[in-house]
Amino acid sequence: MTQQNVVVSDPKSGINLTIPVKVPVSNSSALFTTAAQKPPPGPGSCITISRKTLVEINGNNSARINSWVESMRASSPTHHKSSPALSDDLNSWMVQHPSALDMFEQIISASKGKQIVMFLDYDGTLSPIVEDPDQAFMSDAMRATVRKLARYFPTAIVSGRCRDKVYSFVRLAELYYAGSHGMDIKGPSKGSKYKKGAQAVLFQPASEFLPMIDEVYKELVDITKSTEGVRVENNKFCASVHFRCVDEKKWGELAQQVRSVLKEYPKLRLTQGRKVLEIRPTIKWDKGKALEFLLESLGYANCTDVFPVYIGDDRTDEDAFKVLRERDQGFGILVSKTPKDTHASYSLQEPSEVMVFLRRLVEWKKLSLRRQFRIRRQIEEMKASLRN
Ligand SMILES: O=P(O)(O)OC[C@H]1O[C@H](O[C@H]2O[C@H](CO)[C@@H](O)[C@H](O)[C@H]2O)[C@H](O)[C@@H](O)[C@@H]1O
Repeated sequence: MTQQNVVVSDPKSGINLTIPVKVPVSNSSALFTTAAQKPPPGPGSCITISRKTLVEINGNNSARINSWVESMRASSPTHHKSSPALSDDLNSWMVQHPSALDMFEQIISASKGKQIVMFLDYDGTLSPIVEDPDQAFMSDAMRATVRKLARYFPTAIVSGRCRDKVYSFVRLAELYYAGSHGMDIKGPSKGSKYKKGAQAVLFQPASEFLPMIDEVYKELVDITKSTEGVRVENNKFCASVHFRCVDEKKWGELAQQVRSVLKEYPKLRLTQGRKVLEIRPTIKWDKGKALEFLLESLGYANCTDVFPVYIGDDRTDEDAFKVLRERDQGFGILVSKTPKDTHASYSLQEPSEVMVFLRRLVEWKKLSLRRQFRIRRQIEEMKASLRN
């Protein structure tokens, strides 16, 4: 057991009471199953939940909710004004995860003789994070860049969103799409020069969960309707509960609501993204598995001459970064302005830097193709002059 301070807020008086309670030390980090998960807080940390919620939950459950809230906080760092200590942290993190722009030449030379395959997360990578998930549009400039990228490299969008939704934002039919955290994969519907003539790729490893997710989505909408600012999104094979616009004082209450639904569904699990709780099937499938599946579909299953590059900003992208580390192939790039635990090798600060990086890749490829073409022509000319 450990002692935890719980702040009970009385909605009528607005008074907060701090109550020390004994709670079991739970292995609650397992609730959030991505790689970069931090352990639950130690004794003495505080959370705020309403009196009603406190009465409803038992000791074990309260420890669990505490750790959910702490995890929600950990995934939503407050951006303080820069201080010398913070910039020291950032500098030492940047030594471990240098900017992919600064390391461009090294990256290119590591890919020499190999086929680069591009994997791009959507939210926070191709489009900036905004309050309303329905308004997370990518710019025309970004779309044009991704279109050019796909002319030179097989390119996939790997997103937590449902595939149709992310397609409606990206609108490029020549790409591969892996929606619902990789649980809904579809090949290009037009114009890809990769895997010509191959059967269309369509892979949905969690299809049996479709009715369950639909049911849970409806329950989540219903149970959270009294909590201001919550947004529940149906991502087909998973559901997202957004708390970006929920007052932090209500996070405990929201965690309790989500928990009360989830506990009735042992076949579902919870992961976490940027100010979002994600409910998904317990199957062993994630963005990392989707990456491997796509490499296989492209014919690079056991190849050493492939160089996958995965760019993402979220905890759920860590599964893919980890796969690349384990395969010792290509590398991951984390999009982040702040230091984070990550399996990625390099970093970029924001989507605008992602665009610059992608453009440089396109320019480099164009130049190297032109160079190859010139050399081939010179060889042909030399051969012809020798014959004459
Ligand atoms: O894998 P991704 O493509 O990064 O998708 C992850 C989640 O992205 C979306 O939520 C995030 O972006 C929203 C719009 O900027 C933002 O409001 C929210 O706070 C972020 O978590 C999307 O709405 C979710 O369904 C995805 O799971």
